[in-house]
Amino acid sequence: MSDLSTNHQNMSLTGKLNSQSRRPRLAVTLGDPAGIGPEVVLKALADSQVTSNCEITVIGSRYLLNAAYTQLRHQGIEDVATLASPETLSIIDIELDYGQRPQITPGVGNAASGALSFVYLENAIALTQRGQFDGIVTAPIAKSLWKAAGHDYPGQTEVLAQYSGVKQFGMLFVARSPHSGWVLRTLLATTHIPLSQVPNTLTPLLMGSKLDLLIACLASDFGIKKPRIAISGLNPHSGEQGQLGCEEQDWLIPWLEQERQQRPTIQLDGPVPPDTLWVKPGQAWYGNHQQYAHDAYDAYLALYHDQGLIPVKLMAFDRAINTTIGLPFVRTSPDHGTAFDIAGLGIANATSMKAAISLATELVNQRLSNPLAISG
Ligand SMILES: NC(=O)C1=CN([C@@H]2O[C@H](COP(=O)(O)OP(=O)(O)OC[C@H]3O[C@@H](n4cnc5c(N)ncnc54)[C@H](O)[C@@H]3O)[C@@H](O)[C@H]2O)C=CC1
Ligand SMILES: NCC(=O)COP(=O)(O)O
Repeated sequence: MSDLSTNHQNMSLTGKLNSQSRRPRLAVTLGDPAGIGPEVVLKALADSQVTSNCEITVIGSRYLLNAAYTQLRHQGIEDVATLASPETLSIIDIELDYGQRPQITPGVGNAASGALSFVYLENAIALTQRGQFDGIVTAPIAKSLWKAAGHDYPGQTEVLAQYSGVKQFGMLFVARSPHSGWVLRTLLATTHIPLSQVPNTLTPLLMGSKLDLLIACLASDFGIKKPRIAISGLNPHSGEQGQLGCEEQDWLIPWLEQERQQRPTIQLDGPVPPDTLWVKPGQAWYGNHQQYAHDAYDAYLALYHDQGLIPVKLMAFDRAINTTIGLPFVRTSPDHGTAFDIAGLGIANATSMKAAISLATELVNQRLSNPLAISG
């Protein structure tokens, strides 16, 4: 089980202290420049607690960062402790030509902003593959605007995996409770597919591959060698013996039984009815009793996007981190999206972006100190 401490805010998520001689080098992409990416990046990079343990290079457009900075200053954010000045930042400038500039307006995402966000990610991946960075922290992009720009990917995760030549990868959300210090880890078995496709996409093969990734990641990245993992059911009441859905009886229960036999040191509980699955994590997140954390699991395997992300965002929208597991390098991201509705207003909360940079720093340190433990 993860340990607890009263100093929750400053605790590491991996449970390790930095003992490296060099600082992790991170690429931070701007995401969709019409969204809140530039704002949360400038806010996160103003926080010395976030930046002092790593070397950050922003992958974006200097012109757009300057424009965001000026606009946010006009919104009343004048404190240098709240907003980093682009002049102080290391930036790999994906220059805009003059024709592109008027097309990028805060709050108005379009094919042009979508195209830029794709180029930022591509550059971050290429430079990381060339050894310039140890990890990538991505600001949010809009999937529909990637499509409008001609890039047909479900999200950044799939681009990272494809460009890395990785077939087995997973979307893991990590958050430490500011109330109790307990750490919620939720892996999604399926991600950006229509709900109607979920039952046929879920197979024992897919679940086995996600479980492999999760177990490897818990050991190498979080130091949990004998984890307790809860696996969700698909149907109400996990099917109620087949009365409310057949997937549990047909293959989920037999698959889990087989996994238990093959992995005797790992506690695999499930399929837990999807509604009650989140009661104990809720208690561990909000409660201050040690028993709550002991009753909760080290990780949760949710079967589809909203089954996992509704509880994650209810508990931890301001601070959860999306991390891609199975890549040859570290990748983290805030849990929120482009928030076009508030872009440029100066009210975006950068806590999740700060947490994403801090976790990337910890994960790189972990891998630098134990390179053989890297999964993927
Ligand atoms: N990692 C990524 O790249 C992600 C991208 N998205 C993309 O973002 C776009 C918008 O998605 P939505 O579902 O509307 O989710 P969203 O997270 O962008 O916004 C949902 C609500 O939360 C608010 N919000 C989000 N982040 C906030 C912050 N940091 N501070 C204060 N308020 C915040 C927004 O104003 C909005 O009211 C979509 O195109 C989606 O594909 C969504 C989630 C993650
Ligand atoms: N809902 C999570 C999400 O949209 C993350 O997508 P991405 O990191 O793959 O771009």
